[in-house]
Amino acid sequence: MLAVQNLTVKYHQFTAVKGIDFEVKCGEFFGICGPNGSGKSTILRAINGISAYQGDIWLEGQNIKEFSPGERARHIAVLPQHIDLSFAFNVKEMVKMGRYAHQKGLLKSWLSKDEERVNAAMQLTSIEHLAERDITTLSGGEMQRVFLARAIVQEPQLLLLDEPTNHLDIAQQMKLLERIYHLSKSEGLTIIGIFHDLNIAGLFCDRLLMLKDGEVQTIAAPEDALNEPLLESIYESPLIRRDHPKTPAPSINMQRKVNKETMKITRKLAKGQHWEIECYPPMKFLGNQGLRNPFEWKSKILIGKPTDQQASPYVMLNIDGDFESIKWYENREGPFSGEIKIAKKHDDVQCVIVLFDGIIVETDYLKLFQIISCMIAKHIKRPIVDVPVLIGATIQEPRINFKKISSWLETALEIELK
Ligand SMILES: Nc1ncnc2c1ncn2[C@@H]1O[C@H](COP(=O)(O)OP(=O)(O)OP(=O)(O)O)[C@@H](O)[C@H]1O
Repeated sequence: MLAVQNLTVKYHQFTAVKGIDFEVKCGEFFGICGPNGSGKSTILRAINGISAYQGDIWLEGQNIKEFSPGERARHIAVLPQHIDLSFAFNVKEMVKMGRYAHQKGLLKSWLSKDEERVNAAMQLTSIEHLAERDITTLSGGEMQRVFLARAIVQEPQLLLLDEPTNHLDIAQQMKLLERIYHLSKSEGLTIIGIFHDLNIAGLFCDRLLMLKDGEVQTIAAPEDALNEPLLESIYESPLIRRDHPKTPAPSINMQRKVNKETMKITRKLAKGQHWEIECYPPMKFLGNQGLRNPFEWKSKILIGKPTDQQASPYVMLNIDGDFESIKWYENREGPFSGEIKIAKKHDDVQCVIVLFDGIIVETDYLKLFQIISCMIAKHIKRPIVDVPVLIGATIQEPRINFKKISSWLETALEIELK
């Protein structure tokens, strides 16, 4: 449908887009992602005929350089990133302007077909109730939807979206993109969209072009394009990729850099009954009471007999009685890099501590849960849920954090609580 060949765009001495090639199929939802200034909008401007370029851009086999402005408007519509308003129109008038390229003759007449298109686009973008409003009084999100409606009434073959979800709240983003996606699949509208939100791009786009410094890094389906090493090299920022829990799409998480100076682990004996261990940054824990509780981020571990378990800031290792005869056993069962430590007292399992060096996902916890349950079951006759289990995963600078916390826990249980 669209073929971009050896596209180069220069602004004076600066080359913003460097000889790139790509093709977009009819009805495809094609995303362009990349850092600020990587050349995304420049590519759209070239396709829309606003920026001068070298190379060739073909739309349905026709070189777009040969399009007249009217032809271009009938084939390509744009939702721009910045909307400057010099004149005040009401919303409906603004949307109607999108039909201009379709009106024929010197005295352009407004037909019922034009009215239908405008109404349908206003419905699609949920702006019917704003029809009479002066556009200068709209919020950023409302304005975005008005300009999208204007682009849709153009009935283009190709719709160019420059950050379409800019200014929109989460619900409006999803609504808008579902509608646009539907247009691409039901009516064969081809869409090229620029996205900063990689998760949104991964959810909706059929393929992604990843751009850096005006050069294509990859063009692939989201599951291949959004891979950790590539993203880290493009954005020069740590990112973690997981799978979306319910949809076959990648889910990208931003990762904060940890300042080692702010990592600390302290402990103190509180009320002579239990030990509090504080670790920063927090760890992800499973369980306050045996194997029953869900996952949570905690920075405080309480070892001993807690008094109030409701709304506790601690993750608790609920240990009763004397610790004198506790013995630690290390176990490396299962596909995990962490250690499973079993504390036994008089040959009965007293508690289980599992610490991971690194991030694990909740499904790993569940696998681990099964392994631990089996292990405990081999050693005890009472219900497994009675055995306190502390499962934690350290994040960021994992080795240091893991070793520290692991040794603190051991020391606290073996020596200090005797
Ligand atoms: N008219 C211009 N004159 C000079 N340089 C320009 C012009 N327009 C864009 N540039 C430069 O070209 C580069 C690419 O700009 P472009 O707007 O295409 O980036 P982008 O990837 O869309 O960025 P953003 O994500 O910030 O919108 C940037 O370095 C920008 O400063």
